[in-house]
Amino acid sequence: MKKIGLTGGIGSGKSIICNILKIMGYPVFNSDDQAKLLMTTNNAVIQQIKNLFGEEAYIENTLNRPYLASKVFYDEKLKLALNKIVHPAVRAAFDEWAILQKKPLVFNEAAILYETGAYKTFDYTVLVTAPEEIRIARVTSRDKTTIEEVEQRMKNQWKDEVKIEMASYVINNDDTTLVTPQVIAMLKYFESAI
Ligand SMILES: CC(C)(COP(=O)(O)OP(=O)(O)OC[C@H]1O[C@@H](n2cnc3c(N)ncnc32)[C@H](O)[C@@H]1O)[C@@H](O)C(=O)NCCC(=O)NCCS
Ligand SMILES: Nc1ncnc2c1ncn2[C@@H]1O[C@H](COP(=O)(O)OP(=O)(O)OP(=O)(O)O)[C@@H](O)[C@H]1O
Repeated sequence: MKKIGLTGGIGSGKSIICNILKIMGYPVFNSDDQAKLLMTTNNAVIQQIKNLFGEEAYIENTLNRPYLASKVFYDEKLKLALNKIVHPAVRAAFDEWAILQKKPLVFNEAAILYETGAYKTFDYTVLVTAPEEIRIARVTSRDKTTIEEVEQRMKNQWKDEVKIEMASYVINNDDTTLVTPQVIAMLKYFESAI
C-alpha cells in the first residue's frame, strides 16, 4: 500500500479533489476533521491544550475556535506548540486507519504537510494549487471570514512556489482547468508506479 499525502493552502480545493477520490472509491483520511474530533474527545489532548491556552480554550466542552485562532495564527511559538500536541495524535489515528484499508493507494488530506515535515512520512505527496486571490475569494464566500483573516492563515502556510518543488504531483485548481481529468491522470501516474 502506498500512502499519499494530499495538501494545498487554504481554499485551494483539497476537499473537492478528495470528494472526487472518495466517489471513485479511494480511501481518504481527513486530518483536519480528525484534529477537530481529537481536540474535543481525547482527554490527554484536551488537557495539554488547556495547559497551553488556559481554561478559555473550551466553552462547555466545545473548543473555543475563534479564541485559539486569534492566538495561534499570530504567534509562531503557540502554533508550533499546538501542532506538537495535535499532529502526533492525528498521525497515530491515520496509521491505525491505514492498516484497515484494502486499496493499494490511500490518501491523507492535510492543510499543512511540507511546513511540518510530515511529508517525509508519505510515499508520495500531491499538491493542489490555485492563485492566492482566487483562494481568498473562495474562502470569504464559503466561510464567515474576512480577507485579512484568510491572509493571516496564508502567512502560516508556505507559498505554492516552494511547495511545487517538493510535490510528487501537482493539481492545478485555478478555475481554468477541469480537475476530474487531472485526478484521473494523477491516479494513473501513481498506479503505474506501484
Ligand atoms: C486554530 C483552530 C482551532 C482554528 O479553527 P477554525 O475553525 O478557525 O479553522 P479551521 O480548523 O477550519 O482551519 C481552517 C484553515 O486554517 C488553516 N490551518 C489550520 N490549522 C493550521 C495550522 N496549524 N497551520 C497552518 N494553517 C492552519 C488551514 O488552511 C485550514 O484549512 C484550528 O485551525 C486548529 O485546531 N488548528 C490546529 C490543528 C491543525 O493543525 N489542523 C490542520 C491540519 S491537521
Ligand atoms: N474549481 C473550482 N471552481 C469553483 N469553486 C471551487 C473550485 N474549487 C474549489 N471551489 C470552492 O472553493 C471553496 C474552497 O474549496 P475547498 O473547501 O475544497 O478547499 P480546501 O483546500 O479544502 O480549503 P480549506 O483549507 O479552507 O479547508 C469551496 O467553497 C469550494 O466549493
